[in-house]
Amino acid sequence: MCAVGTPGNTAEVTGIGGKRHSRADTVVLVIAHKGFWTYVLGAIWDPEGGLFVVHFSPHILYPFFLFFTLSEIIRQLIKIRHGYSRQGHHLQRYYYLYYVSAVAYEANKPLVIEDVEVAPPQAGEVRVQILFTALCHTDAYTWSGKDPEGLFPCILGHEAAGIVESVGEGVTEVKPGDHVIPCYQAECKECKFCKSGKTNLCGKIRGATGVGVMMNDRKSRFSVKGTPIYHFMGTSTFSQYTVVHDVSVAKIDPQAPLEKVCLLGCGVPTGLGAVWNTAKVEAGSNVAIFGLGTVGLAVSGRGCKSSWCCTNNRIDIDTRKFDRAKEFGVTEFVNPKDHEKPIQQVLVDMTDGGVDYSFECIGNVSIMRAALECCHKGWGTSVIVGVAASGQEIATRPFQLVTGRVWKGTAFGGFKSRTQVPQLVDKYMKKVNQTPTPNPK
Ligand SMILES: NC(=O)C1=CN([C@@H]2O[C@H](COP(=O)(O)OP(=O)(O)OC[C@H]3O[C@@H](n4cnc5c(N)ncnc54)[C@H](O)[C@@H]3O)[C@@H](O)[C@H]2O)C=CC1
Ligand SMILES: N[C@@H](CCC(=O)N[C@@H](CSC=O)C(=O)NCC(=O)O)C(=O)O
Repeated sequence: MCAVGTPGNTAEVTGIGGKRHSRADTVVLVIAHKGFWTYVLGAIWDPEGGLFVVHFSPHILYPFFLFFTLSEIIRQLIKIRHGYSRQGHHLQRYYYLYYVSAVAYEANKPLVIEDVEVAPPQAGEVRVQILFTALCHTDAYTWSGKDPEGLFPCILGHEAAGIVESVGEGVTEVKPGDHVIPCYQAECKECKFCKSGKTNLCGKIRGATGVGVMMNDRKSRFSVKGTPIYHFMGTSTFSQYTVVHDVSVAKIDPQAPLEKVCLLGCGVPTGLGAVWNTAKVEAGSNVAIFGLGTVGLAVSGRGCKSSWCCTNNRIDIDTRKFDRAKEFGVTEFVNPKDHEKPIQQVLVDMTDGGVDYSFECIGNVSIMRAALECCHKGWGTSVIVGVAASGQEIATRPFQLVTGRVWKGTAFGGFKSRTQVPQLVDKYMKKVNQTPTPNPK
């Protein structure tokens, strides 16, 4: 029976096997017994400092068993002489970890699953074991090569949840073992943006995350055989381990299911916040939603009387998405290919002069225009959520604005990440706990 060592546990080490890894360190396998259980731990052998235990996740352990022969284990035992276990968390942060990540070497080329060296967190940094990561369209956007900030090779991913593995000097708000959601939109609580109360954008680390490095030394914490791999959005969650700035992690309720709340790292808060914080939609409003991905679905049904989903003939109508959207409260569907008039005119005609609010959740500038122009004269507000490709620009007749329509945009739904992501998790947990469990009969 094998189990992964629980952080903080000590156990008697009864076997050690080793394998030299790509750099100076030797990664060793520690087999330890505690009561009934046999634990298998990863460890780093440092010739000067001794053996320090790190915790491997089960899926990486099993292949390890295949690599370690009995003779290797004995050799390592002789070499090490004094096998011992240690509660290594206070030491862990000095060690490199070798873990599997999906590396985007080039735009539009398949991601490559690689053994990536993940450097220890420096001051103000946190190394996180990513347990669940989702895919947001923005990952695909950068991967496509259309993002002016896109750098290769990089590790994409920014919608995830995990557990803090180690922290660098001066990190006080999280500790190893804490459950966290990495936040691509940081919140330092000190910069002029954070203090303004008018925005959720934070200025502290944006200059570094935009160029794929950490702020301390303007370098990456990821490398493959010595070649640096850029960070992405300050999160890089397509990796078993990542290093983020401490201002980019939200500590959450440890009871929350990480496989679900990882979506609170981007898409869901973006849609909810676009409605609640950016547009401030009143109940009973007419709303048009362009695009029914995670973001569009999160926009839908949030206190709106009716919602309109638009899709054009470039995209086949995905009926699964329509069915899903109905569950989220969308009541009407419009397909531009069924109409000869521009979609904005169709919507204006259908809604007695236009919708109260519209949300562009695609990233297409001509649809952004349609989304503005389908709004009601005098008060209609359109929120741009979608991210458009490099070189793309929005256009409309200024008269559209002169006559009272408002064009807005939102980043992460206007939520202040470290403060409000834990609140969203709590809200979710409250709802889950209030939902009666179905009777098994
Ligand atoms: N502003 C922000 O903070 C954030 C922005 N985004 C952006 O929001 C957009 C949506 O993201 P996701 O929901 O993850 O994307 P997604 O790919 O899951 O969904 C996009 C939806 O738009 C539909 N679509 C595409 N082209 C269309 C067209 N021409 N007409 C009608 N429908 C069309 C697709 O069928 C799909 O259902 C992306 O541009 C993404 O980069 C995402 C997260 C945060
Ligand atoms: N690098 C991109 C910018 C993309 C962008 O606008 N990102 C959004 C979040 S999208 C999440 O999935 C955002 O929050 N922007 C604010 C920011 O500071 O980046 C480009 O240049 O197009």
